Amino acid sequence: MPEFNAFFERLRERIDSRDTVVSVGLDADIGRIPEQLLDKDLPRWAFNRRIIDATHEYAACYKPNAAFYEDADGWRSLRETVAYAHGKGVPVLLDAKRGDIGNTARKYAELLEHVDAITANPYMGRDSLEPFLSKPDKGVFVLCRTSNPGSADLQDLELDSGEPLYRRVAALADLWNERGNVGLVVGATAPDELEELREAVPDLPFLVPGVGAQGGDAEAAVEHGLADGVGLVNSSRGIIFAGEDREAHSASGGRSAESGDPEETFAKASGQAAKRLRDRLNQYRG
Ligand SMILES: O=c1ccn([C@@H]2O[C@H](COP(=O)(O)O)[C@@H](O)[C@H]2O)c(=O)[nH]1
Repeated sequence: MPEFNAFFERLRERIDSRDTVVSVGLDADIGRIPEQLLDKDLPRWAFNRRIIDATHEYAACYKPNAAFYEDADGWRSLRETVAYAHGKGVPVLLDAKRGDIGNTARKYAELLEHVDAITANPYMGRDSLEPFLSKPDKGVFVLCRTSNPGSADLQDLELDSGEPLYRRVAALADLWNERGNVGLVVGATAPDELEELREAVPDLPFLVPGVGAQGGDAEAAVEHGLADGVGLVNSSRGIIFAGEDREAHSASGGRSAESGDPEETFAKASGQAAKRLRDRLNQYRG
C-alpha cells in the first residue's frame, strides 16, 4: 500500500487539527448571491470571502465547482478565493471533473498549479488522467459512483466479469494510486455502494458529496468515506445558501434574532450550517 502523498498528509493534518471532515462546497451561483454583493467588482469573490470567514474553522477543505467560475471574472474570483482559503490554512479541491486525450489533459492538469486537488473523469482511461496522476504533491479524486439520480445508467452496468462498472473504476483507481495521491468520488446517496467500495479499496480516501441538499446518508458517508481517518464529506448549497430563508425573512420586515445587517446574515447562517454539519459528522467518526 503506498503511503499518502503530500496532499493527503496535509489533508490529514487539517482533519486532525480542526477535528472536521467537512468539505465546504463553494458553488457561488451568481443567481443566488445576496443582492447587496452584486455591485461589488467580483461578486462571487466577495461572497466567497464572507463564506470563508464564517466557515473556515469547520472546514477540512473548500471545494469550488469549476462550473460556477468558467468565465473571465469567474477565474479571477476563483484565484482570489483559493489564495484566501490558503491564507486561512485550508486546502482547496477544484471540482472540475476533467479528462481528455493526453495532450489536452496535460493542459487541464495545469489547473493543479493553483489548487491542491482536483476531481477527474476516468471515462477515457488511464492516459487521460496521467497528467493529473503524475503530479506527486497533488490529489486526484476519480469519479466512481456519483450521487445523481442517473448515476446507475452507466456506472451500474454489469461487466462480463459480473462486477458493476463502478467497481472496475475503483479497482483501476487503486492501481493508478502509485504515488498515494488518488481518492474516489462516491455519493452519499448510494450508501450500499459506499460500503461495498470501502471494502474493495480500503486504502483510498473518498470525497463523498450528496449530504445536505441531495439528502444523502451522512452516517454512511462518514462510516465508509474515510481511509485511515482521511476523507471528505461535502455539502455546498446546504452551507453557503443556508441564510436564504433568513434573508427573505429580514427583507420582508420580519423580526427575529437573525435580523440585522443583511450583509452578514447569510455569512452567519453559513457558519452555523458548517458547524452543525461538522458536529453531526463527528458523532459518526470513530
Ligand atoms: O457525484 C457527485 C460529484 C460531484 N458533485 C458535486 O458536489 C457538489 C454538491 O452540491 P450540493 O449543493 O451539496 O448538492 C456540487 O458541486 C456537485 O456538482 C455531486 O453532487 N455529486
